Amino acid sequence: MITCEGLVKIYKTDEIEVVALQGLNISVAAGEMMAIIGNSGSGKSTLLNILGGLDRPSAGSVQVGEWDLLKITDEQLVQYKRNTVGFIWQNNARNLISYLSALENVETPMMLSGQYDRAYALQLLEWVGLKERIHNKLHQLSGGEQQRVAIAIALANRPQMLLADEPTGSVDTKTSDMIMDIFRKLNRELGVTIVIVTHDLSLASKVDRVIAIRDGMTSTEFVKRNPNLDAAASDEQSIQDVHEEYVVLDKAGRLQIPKAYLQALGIDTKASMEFDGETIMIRPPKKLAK
Ligand SMILES: Nc1ncnc2c1ncn2[C@@H]1O[C@H](COP(=O)(O)OP(=O)(O)OP(=O)(O)O)[C@@H](O)[C@H]1O
Repeated sequence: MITCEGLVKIYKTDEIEVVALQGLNISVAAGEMMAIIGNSGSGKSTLLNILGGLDRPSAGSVQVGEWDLLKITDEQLVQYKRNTVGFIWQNNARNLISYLSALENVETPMMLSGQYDRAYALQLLEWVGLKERIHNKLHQLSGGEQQRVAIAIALANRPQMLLADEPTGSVDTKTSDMIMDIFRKLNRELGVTIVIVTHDLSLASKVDRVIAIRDGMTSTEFVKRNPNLDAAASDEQSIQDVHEEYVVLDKAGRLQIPKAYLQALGIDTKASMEFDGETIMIRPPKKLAK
């Protein structure tokens, strides 16, 4: 569904250039539900905005379904945003129209794309657990309920892919669990591919795979050991208990070594590497005798 290779995004302002993505590789299969984690400023939102067609990549390749997002025309991009992808933001004011009811909010994107379908709008609101609240105006709903309306809106035009930027960032744990359960249900029953950006590691146990981004590049990948188990990790469990951790290599065989490892070994710009037939060992450079 998604393939990014050597993806680069440079933001240019008058004085400075910021390289937000510096050759990122990522691939997401159709029907997958996965998360992208990373510290603030690591490039998560930049990646999501590119995948959502809200921002253009600077270089590299990014393919979503049949679309090449580097070559796509402005007209095609409108189609893409309308039909292929649904977007959910942390700040749901970006998704919602406050003076309309929940139902009218879901029907609006349908009308704009000429695919009006009231039965489906009602079905979506039922799926997100708001059957009894369809005629309530947005201000009559809680933050968590509004976020669930936002999910129904994002699905209104039957997209193949749902992108969610910190979807549980401003709700409590109970609502956060409920939102993740809704995502899982939609993923299983509608087959929608779901990509969630978060810095909340506790969401990791609820997805099949987690990709960690560091400094605009893919660094580590965590794959769930038992894909059928959605139980939240207990407080004592870390992401490593639920998932198998892998370091990601790009096509040229480059990998990112965590800064903490390098600091612990005092490795700076060079390291010595040995291969004994089974293991690759990376050590601080040998001190040359004077
Ligand atoms: N429009 C912009 N103009 C200039 N620089 C930008 C712009 N948008 C993002 N950046 C920079 O690009 C880098 C990556 O930002 P991005 O928002 O993608 O990170 P993030 O991982 O989503 O962070 P957060 O978790 O804080 O939202 C940061 O250094 C940021 O300052």
